[in-house]
Amino acid sequence: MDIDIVPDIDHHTEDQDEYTAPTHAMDTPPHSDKALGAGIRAAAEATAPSSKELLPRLHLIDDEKRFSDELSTYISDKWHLKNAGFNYNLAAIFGSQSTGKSTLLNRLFGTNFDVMNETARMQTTKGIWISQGIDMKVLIMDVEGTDGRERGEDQDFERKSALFSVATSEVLIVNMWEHQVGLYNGANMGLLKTVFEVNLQLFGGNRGKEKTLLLFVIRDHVGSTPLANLSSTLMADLERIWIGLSKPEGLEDCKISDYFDFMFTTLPHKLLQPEQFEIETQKLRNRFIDSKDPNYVFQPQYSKRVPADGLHVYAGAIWEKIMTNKDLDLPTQQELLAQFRCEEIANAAFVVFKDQIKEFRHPIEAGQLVEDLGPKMKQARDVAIKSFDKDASRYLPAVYQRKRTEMLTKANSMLESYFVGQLKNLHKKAVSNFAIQLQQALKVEGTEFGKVAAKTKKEAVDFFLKGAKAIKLSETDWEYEEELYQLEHDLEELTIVQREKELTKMLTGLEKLIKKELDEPVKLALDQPGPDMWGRIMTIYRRTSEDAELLLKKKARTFELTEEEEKQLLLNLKRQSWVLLTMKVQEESVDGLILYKLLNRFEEKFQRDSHGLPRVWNPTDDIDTPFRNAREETVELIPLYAKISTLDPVTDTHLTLESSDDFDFGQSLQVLSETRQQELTTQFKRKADASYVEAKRSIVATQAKIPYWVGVALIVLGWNEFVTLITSPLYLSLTMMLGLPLGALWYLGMLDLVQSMAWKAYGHAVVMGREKLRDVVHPPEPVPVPAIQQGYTGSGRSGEFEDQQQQQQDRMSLHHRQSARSLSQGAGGVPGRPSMDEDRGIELDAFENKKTL
Ligand SMILES: Nc1nc2c(ncn2[C@@H]2O[C@H](COP(=O)(O)OP(=O)(O)OP(=O)(O)O)[C@@H](O)[C@H]2O)c(=O)[nH]1
Repeated sequence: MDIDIVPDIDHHTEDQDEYTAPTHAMDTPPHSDKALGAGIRAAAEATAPSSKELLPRLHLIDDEKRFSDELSTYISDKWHLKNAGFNYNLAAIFGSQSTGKSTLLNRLFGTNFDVMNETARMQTTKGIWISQGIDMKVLIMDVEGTDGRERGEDQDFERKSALFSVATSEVLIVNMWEHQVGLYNGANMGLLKTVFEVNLQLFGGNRGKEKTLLLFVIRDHVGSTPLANLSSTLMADLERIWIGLSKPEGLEDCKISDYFDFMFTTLPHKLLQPEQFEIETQKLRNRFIDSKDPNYVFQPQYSKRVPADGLHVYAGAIWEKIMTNKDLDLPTQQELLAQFRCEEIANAAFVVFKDQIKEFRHPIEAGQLVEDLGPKMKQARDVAIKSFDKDASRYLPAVYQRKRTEMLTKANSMLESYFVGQLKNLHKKAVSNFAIQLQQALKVEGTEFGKVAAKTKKEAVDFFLKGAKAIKLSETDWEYEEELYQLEHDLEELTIVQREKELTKMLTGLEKLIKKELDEPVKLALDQPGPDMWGRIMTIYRRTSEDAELLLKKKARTFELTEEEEKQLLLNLKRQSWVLLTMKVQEESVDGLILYKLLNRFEEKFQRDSHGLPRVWNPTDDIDTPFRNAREETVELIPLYAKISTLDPVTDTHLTLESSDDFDFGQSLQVLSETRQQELTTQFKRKADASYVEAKRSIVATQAKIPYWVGVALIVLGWNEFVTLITSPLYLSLTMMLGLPLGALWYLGMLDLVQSMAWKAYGHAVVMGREKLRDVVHPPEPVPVPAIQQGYTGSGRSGEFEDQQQQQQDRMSLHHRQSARSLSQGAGGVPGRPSMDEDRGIELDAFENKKTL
């Protein structure tokens, strides 16, 4: 935003009233032009208020800084502004003591503020007075002069009263002598700086919305320096102090023009140029009363929008706020000096300090632990404080101590980020140490989890605590308890996760053990069916399960499980053992295997005698009865296999387990369904019948043997031929050539093989001969008939028919194997173990082949 000074200055430059007045005064001094002087005085007296009219004025803030409670009464009763609403204005004057402020106000507004007796040069205005301008709705505050002899170094009131004037007035007249322009303290720049600063802090939120006009009135202007130069000097000073302000957060970039507009004017010397003085004051007065005046000061943008009847509350609240503000309590120059120097010394010390600590930043941000961070931080801080102490301790002790504390706090807060970063890295390192050490400890056989976890956790916490204590500096309120709590929590969670893993590992091991313990005995029991079969299996299960429970209890102690957790684990283990048992039973009960077991049992009964030796059936033997007995006995075993009986003969109790959502104990007892039992019975009977037929055939084969007498007859009748054979070298050699290989084949048991090969060769030769013969007798048909049809049409080609028969048998055998396999899978065969079923199928085939042979 542009500073209003620019148009004002421009305007003033052109306005000869402003700039030519002193020049005119010097060109034509008033005392030399008596006629003009008299005329001017007359005009001034005509417009100036009568000194006899004493306007009521109020001591708004007394010299003890008490706010008057009569403002409301004055507004309504004395000044009759109660119903004025916003239709009134408020101005104040500010400046050094005895610079003619009251004189000026009385001239401008017809007020009757006290004016100093010219011979006394004593302070006249104490505190703040307020009065109404004559015949105008303007309230004017006459403020105690600054830099007063009476208050000495106590600048408290002047700061507060100046701030009060800035905050409440629409127009603040800054009164000064011309020779004060360009001086820092003389022109009240130090004071203005403080006022601006605190004004920003307290009321900076109204940026751009509410402005105050600062009207600089330069007194005793002799004219040697033009107003334009004076105003530039003042503006430059103001801009400079504005830049140097410590601005509140969010207002760092605010400009002076966001809060103030500026106007500059001069007044001639009152005593040396009385007429000119009167004329100029009247002109100045016009700016306050005539809204048409181009320099009219009460522009709407300066209004504080406080209705007249609420002014006492508003002004009272502002004064209250100012009084409670600590930033204004800056009493002496000594303090200011101390503050300034201490600040400088602290800043210089901080440059070195920052340089020393910046090396920690990178490693900490990268997650590394900085070695000896605590001592290093302490050393950097001590160096900075020592350097500050050396130079700053010479200044006002209170300020020095306060600044020292501030510096320490600032240094600590900068170091705190490293403290926090190092804590985080310590936390991470402690967690990773814990994880690695626990893993390594658990690799050792027989490690007790609970003990190892507690020990490792303690080590991790100790590591963290040692590191945290080492970086906690004295004279700080840094804490690591929160991080420690978080670390303990993280370690606890890690322990739980690791314990779960170890428990699962332990349980998997136990399951393997149980499976190993159950597999062989259960298989054996199932291979030897009988009424006590399930009893034996239950006893095996109970013992295995009890052993596993004992083992689990022993292991559970090392995990420091709660009673409830241990109970749940035992229950799960019992169930798991049962599931493993039923799986084994199901595995052994797939179609092929169960049939194999039944046939084994049947063979034992039917094909072996009471001594367990294989039976050779004689024609006189009764085959039917043993066959019937064996078959019935075996068929009775099928219902036995069908359902698990839970009676344990040792304890004479039925085993039972509690069912749950994913475990049905009753259902788990069922091994074979009704349908499967019937299918098994049919399959078994078919196989048993085949065995029976085989037995019958073996008797016929025995009966078909050559009788002994045929041998005797052969010897008797062939004796001559035998003698001829051995006596003739030709015959003998021929006999030996044929006889010896035949003897060898007989000895090696390969005679049958050679015989069957010979027969096959013979058969092929016959077939080929017949085909050749047929080709000769009947030439080939033009359209060939498929071989398979030829086979079924019964063309008499016995070789092909035999081949087709063989193929048919192969297909049936394959189909049988496939259906056996699919049934075994359908009946709950163990998934993922088809190879075993296939093995069993092959075994069964082998068994079948053996029977056929
Ligand atoms: N040289 C000079 N003296 C003036 C002028 N105006 C007033 N005085 C004299 O300066 C003296 C102080 O005048 P005041 O009006 O009491 O000054 P003030 O600034 O109100 O004084 P305090 O209220 O005590 O701060 C009086 O003797 C006035 O006559 C002026 O324009 N030039």
